[in-house]
Amino acid sequence: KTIAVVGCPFSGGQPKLGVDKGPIHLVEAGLITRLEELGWRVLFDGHHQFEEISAASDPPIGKLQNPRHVSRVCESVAEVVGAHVRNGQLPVTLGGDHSLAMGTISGTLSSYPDACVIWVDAHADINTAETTSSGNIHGMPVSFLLGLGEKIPEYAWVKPLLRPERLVYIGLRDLDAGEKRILRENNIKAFSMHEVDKYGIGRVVDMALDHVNPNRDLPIHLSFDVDALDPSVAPSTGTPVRGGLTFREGHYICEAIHETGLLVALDLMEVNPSLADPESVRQTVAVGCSLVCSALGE
Ligand SMILES: N[C@@]1(C(=O)O)CN(C[C@@H]2CCCCN2)C[C@@H]1CCC[B-](O)(O)O
Ligand SMILES: [Mn+2]
Ligand SMILES: [Mn+2]
Ligand SMILES: [Mn+2]
Repeated sequence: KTIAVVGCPFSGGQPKLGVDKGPIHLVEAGLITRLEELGWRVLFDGHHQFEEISAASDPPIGKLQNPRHVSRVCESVAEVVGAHVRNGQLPVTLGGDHSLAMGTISGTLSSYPDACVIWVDAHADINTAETTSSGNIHGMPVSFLLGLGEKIPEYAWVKPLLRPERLVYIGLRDLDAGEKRILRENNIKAFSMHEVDKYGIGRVVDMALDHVNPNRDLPIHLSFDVDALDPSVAPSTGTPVRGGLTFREGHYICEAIHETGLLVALDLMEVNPSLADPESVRQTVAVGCSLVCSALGE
């Protein structure tokens, strides 16, 4: 099978500079060669160039920051990912901030409407325009995918194709009050770090799959935010939170998902190579590459 690496140098979903350089660092660390060594055919048509729009022409909508830029970029990512999926390829999207998942998961669901989403993250990224306090859209993609909250004209292209019962979280440990309420109200399954400690990562992944993919017959979209890992493992990321997944727990999730044979799309998000010393950046990039390779059979 063929992998399509989609480099998305984009940072508009959050305020810290540098996360747009994540893709180039991951590719330059040798990701593509490693994937080829696993036996994959790898397509990489270069990092996507997203046309900038000036801040002046993209004023906040309510609290939302860079709303038009984020929308346009995510819409084009949805088209790119959707096309790769339709061509029978496995899109591996390299971020870039996690707002991009609005595009990647829209792309996957457009071709695999029954796909389930495994969201590995310290955060739920499910704020609506009403519940967000930061206005950073990387904290909101899931709410758009579920069709929650007030409709925003600029985001009319995001169809509510994701169903709550097809979404499961692993690694949560930093949620806003509004997000906790949204998870409860929508009966969304979440395995926080408390459950990881309580049951162990093996049981957690089994239970997560039992919830969203009980017969192991649905395509899987894995959206992995490196801040799900403990900051000691992946320090160079925009919103680090103590008490995260170990190196092995992160890799176990990816290995177990590979073992299902059901992975159809993967996101590796929020590597920001400008937020730590060179050794910590190298470490974060290396972990990101390693996670991608584990999800693809390493
Ligand atoms: N919920 C958040 C939002 O901004 O909406 C608030 N949070 C930061 C905040 C710092 C102070 C203590 C409470 N948490 C980041 C998160 C978005 C993370 C996006 B991701 O893609 O990195 O997961
Ligand atoms: Mn995230
Ligand atoms: Mn996060
Ligand atoms: Mn993050």
